[in-house]
Amino acid sequence: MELEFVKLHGLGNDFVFANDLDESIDLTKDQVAWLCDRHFGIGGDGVILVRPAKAEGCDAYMHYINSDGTLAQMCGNGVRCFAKYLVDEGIVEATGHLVAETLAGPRSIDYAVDESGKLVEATVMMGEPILTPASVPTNLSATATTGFGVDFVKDCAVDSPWGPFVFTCVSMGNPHAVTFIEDFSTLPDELFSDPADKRLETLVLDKIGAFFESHAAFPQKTNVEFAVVGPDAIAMRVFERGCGETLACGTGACATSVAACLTGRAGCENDVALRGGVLHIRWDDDAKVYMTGTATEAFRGIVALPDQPRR
Ligand SMILES: N[C@@H](CCC[C@H](N)C(=O)O)C(=O)O
Repeated sequence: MELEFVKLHGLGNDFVFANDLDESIDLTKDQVAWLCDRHFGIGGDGVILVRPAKAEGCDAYMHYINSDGTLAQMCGNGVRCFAKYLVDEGIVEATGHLVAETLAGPRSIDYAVDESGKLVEATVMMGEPILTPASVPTNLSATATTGFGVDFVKDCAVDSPWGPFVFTCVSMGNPHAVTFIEDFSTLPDELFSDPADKRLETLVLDKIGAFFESHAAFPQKTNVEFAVVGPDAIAMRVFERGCGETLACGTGACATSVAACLTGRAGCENDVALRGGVLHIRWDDDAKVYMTGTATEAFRGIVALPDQPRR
């Protein structure tokens, strides 16, 4: 089978896009893994199929698949790229506004185009953060109540082979566990690529991220954010559920900004600096979170998709 694709990224969080408006594409887990493989396939953190919207008022449905073949409810960088795909491919009229249907619900998007009419930047209404532990979901018990009366998991210690890490849990349609690290010197040497230089950039996320991603405290697994609040921005690295460390995570940036606000570490409007660039996140008075960032096309092509890919 031949698949016509466009590879798009939001701050280096990259996706293989295909037009599935006729709903004819049915990828196996192995085919998704092969498409996302950076050596044997195209390379990406996930695959996004553009399908017809079912919900009223939505322009198209974003079918998001992690590189390990699992579905996710929402993808923040992906949804900006989704808007770019719809606009640049002429699937919607470039009015500056569209609505994406996702498993987490409709997401309305305002966007700007360049002189050739291609989408360059978008602001996405990411919905209200979900904080009630059972809905995140997490088995951890609530340790605090928000100013608007919702019980949530605030700075709750979870044990690991490297000592306890303290998490605040937020769902942006998909689950996130955010840990703010104040003192890297207290963490064991084996967690750093250079133990003489302990900081966020030298933290090795693979083992620790995978440990918490699949921890029993998170029944649907979780995305794990490691963050440091600075004077101008929140620096954050992420280990994503279903794909490992990525250069950026839009829902993770939203969850981190919300967690920083809820725990009194920052205000409710923040720049979040990820490995791949900066996202601007605003938790507004209407209770919704707004995310602004770029969307970029890397390349496009046609690939012969093996029926039974071998890697
Ligand atoms: N990279 C994404 C999130 C993708 C889904 C995530 N891995 C999950 O399984 O929840 C983003 O930009 O939000």
